[in-house]
Amino acid sequence: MSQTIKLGYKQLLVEAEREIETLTAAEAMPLLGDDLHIFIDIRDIRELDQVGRIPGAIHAPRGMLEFWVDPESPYHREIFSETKKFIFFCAGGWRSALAAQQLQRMGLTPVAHIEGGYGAWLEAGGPTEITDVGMVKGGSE
Ligand SMILES: O=S(=O)([O-])[S-]
Repeated sequence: MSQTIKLGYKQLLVEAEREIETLTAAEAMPLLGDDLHIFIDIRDIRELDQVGRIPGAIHAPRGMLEFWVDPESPYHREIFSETKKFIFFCAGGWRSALAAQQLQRMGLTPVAHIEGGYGAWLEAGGPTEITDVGMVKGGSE
């Protein structure tokens, strides 16, 4: 017997996109390195190692986000208490849309995500780097 999924990923994404701010890679690019913005890379660490990262982006794995954001969580990370705009991205823009929506619901503000994610960033000619695990400042390693 198969499962009956009542709320599919497409609907989840439509609803998320309605609620959150979406930036194109080109719109996000000038914000990189700006003191008022933090880029948060929510991909799995293996993805970063395989295809590179955005320099200066903080790595925060999708599975830990809610716990890193909530100051009452034992896993809270100070970076998420900063009064900056949090710009989330993943590989293709799906995980980041759902994550940004969820974190916005929790009260994190302002948040945005990059449409098309790291793939769109690469296509737009955004700066990238390949580094060893452990090189990301303030991230999960
Ligand atoms: O990174 S993703 O958009 O493929 S979930």
